[in-house]
Amino acid sequence: MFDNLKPECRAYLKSLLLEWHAKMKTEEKISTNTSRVRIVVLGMISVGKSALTVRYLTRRYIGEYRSNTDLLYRQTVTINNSPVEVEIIDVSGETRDSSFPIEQVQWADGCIIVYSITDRQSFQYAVEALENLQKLRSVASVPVTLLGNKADLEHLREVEENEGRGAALRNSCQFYEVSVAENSADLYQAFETLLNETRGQVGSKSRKFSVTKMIGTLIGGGNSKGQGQQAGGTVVVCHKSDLHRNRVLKRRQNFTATASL
Ligand SMILES: Nc1nc2c(ncn2[C@@H]2O[C@H](COP(=O)(O)OP(=O)(O)OP(=O)(O)O)[C@@H](O)[C@H]2O)c(=O)[nH]1
Repeated sequence: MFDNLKPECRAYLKSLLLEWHAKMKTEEKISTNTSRVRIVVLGMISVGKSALTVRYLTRRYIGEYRSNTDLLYRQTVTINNSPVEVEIIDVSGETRDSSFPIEQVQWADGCIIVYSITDRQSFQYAVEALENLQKLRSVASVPVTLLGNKADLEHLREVEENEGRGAALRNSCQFYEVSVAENSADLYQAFETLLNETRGQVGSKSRKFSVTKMIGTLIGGGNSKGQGQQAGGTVVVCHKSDLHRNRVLKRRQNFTATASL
């Protein structure tokens, strides 16, 4: 078929094909060796969602972290000796236009609900979020973890540990009390347990396309404005409309999966 081409053109085509083949092989290797999970971190304003996410990904504590927009963090972490590409949406408490961020939750594979043990209102918000999730779980199973943060502020405690534990029990989810400021070991345990549980579920679903790549395309990927590196990972501003498109596609994906059963 290429017989009529000049030798130099043939050589050029061959080099292009070889390059393409090598690229495909690398991508195939990445996609088979690394699983991807998407986590949403929810909670009322100032309960420590950003501090928690940044602490887990970088092992650092950033005391003053003001952000009035949702942020999407993306980083590869190692769980049980295997790489997992984690995407975490830190839902800003400030810009939320409704009490429950449904788009973000439907986008996610797993959910962390945070409250502050020093703020009863934040606990009430967390309980309502758990109940909302429970309703959604009858449609799609999403692993959930409830986290009571700021355990170092014992003298300001408004929510007892057994109240948090009870709410978690009633809603069949994991529960931890942690202090992001004091670097509780339980904080890492909470993430890793959730990631393991979530990874198990994601692995059993068949994904026909990469949501990660889709988000990257929608928000400009690695070169987007407002993006910064975080200890080997990335963080980007995340607009709800980007997630909405994902949600629609995810629903279609679920529909295809159900239809093919
Ligand atoms: N004492 C103490 N303070 C904490 C802890 N975690 C977070 N904080 C503080 O709580 C404040 C709010 O933390 P953020 O991480 O910005 O809270 P957020 O939930 O992301 O807030 P929004 O993005 O505005 O919804 C900051 O001043 C943090 O330093 C903790 O474990 N202990």
